[in-house]
Amino acid sequence: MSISKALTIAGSDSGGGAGIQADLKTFQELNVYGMSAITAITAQNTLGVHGVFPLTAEAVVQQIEAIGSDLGADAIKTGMLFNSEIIEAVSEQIKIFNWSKVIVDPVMIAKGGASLLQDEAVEAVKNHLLPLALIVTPNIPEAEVLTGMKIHTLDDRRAAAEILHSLGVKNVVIKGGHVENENQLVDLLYDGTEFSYFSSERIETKNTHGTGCTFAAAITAEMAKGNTVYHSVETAVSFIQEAIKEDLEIGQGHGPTNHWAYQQKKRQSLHVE
Ligand SMILES: Nc1ncnc2c1ncn2[C@@H]1O[C@H](COP(=O)(O)OP(=O)(O)O)[C@@H](O)[C@H]1O
Ligand SMILES: Cc1ncc(COP(=O)(O)OP(=O)(O)O)c(N)n1
Repeated sequence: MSISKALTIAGSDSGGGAGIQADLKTFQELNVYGMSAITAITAQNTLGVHGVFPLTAEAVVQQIEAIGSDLGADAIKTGMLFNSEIIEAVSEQIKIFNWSKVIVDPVMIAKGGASLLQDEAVEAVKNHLLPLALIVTPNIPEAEVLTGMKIHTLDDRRAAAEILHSLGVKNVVIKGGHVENENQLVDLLYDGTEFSYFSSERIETKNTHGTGCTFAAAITAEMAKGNTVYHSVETAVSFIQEAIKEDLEIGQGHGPTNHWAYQQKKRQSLHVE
């Protein structure tokens, strides 16, 4: 049996809704063997981030080396990387292991407002990491920071995607969840030649903790299985829609998405047939 393997290089979310916890749950739900290299420990719950404790770059490198030198990985996801030392070290490891299916989720600010990427590290993302990325998945605020432009319209998003592509990343997904006052959310994919649009109904819920992490992890899992970029994004959109639709009402604040909802729905539809 061929086993697809995915590695997440990201922070730990003690609350389980985002970070490597969301990634590993998503990999598992999509039948991909998940591995992790932790970049930072965060003390989090549904009320927010209460503490951030970055690991040393050496600690991150040794975790990656342990995986790359033995298990290997078919696809890599980067999430919270926190500072430029870690970003540069991770970029070096990606080159050493010649990993090509690299999905970068440029995590900057947690939904509750806590900083997960130092301001000085944005240039390191652009100069070291994006040139190695197959796909980058910013939300609109993250795309604004990476491009230096404001994004209000779909034309702005297309322009931002072209700028990000010019930084070396082969495929750009600009997610649409932060668009205000619209019932239809559009995730845009740009492959350097054409734009594709994935439209979803906005789901009214406060429980959207970890949506971006889960979305990028689903793309990573699908890429690890050998699917195309387009199919991987298409599946990730379906995965996150079910995860939000069946959200988990736990904790006193913004609850997490439901990482088993997608497969549960598929099993139920098979049972009906
Ligand atoms: N309320 C919502 N209803 C339906 N889909 C949503 C909602 N919020 C976000 N999404 C989807 O979740 C994914 C993450 O988008 P977004 O929230 O923009 O990124 P992030 O979680 O990184 O801030 C996208 O596919 C987006 O369309
Ligand atoms: C360790 C860690 N990584 C990433 C995040 C971001 O999660 P969230 O704040 O819910 O934002 P999106 O995943 O929706 O972009 C985090 N909080 N912790």
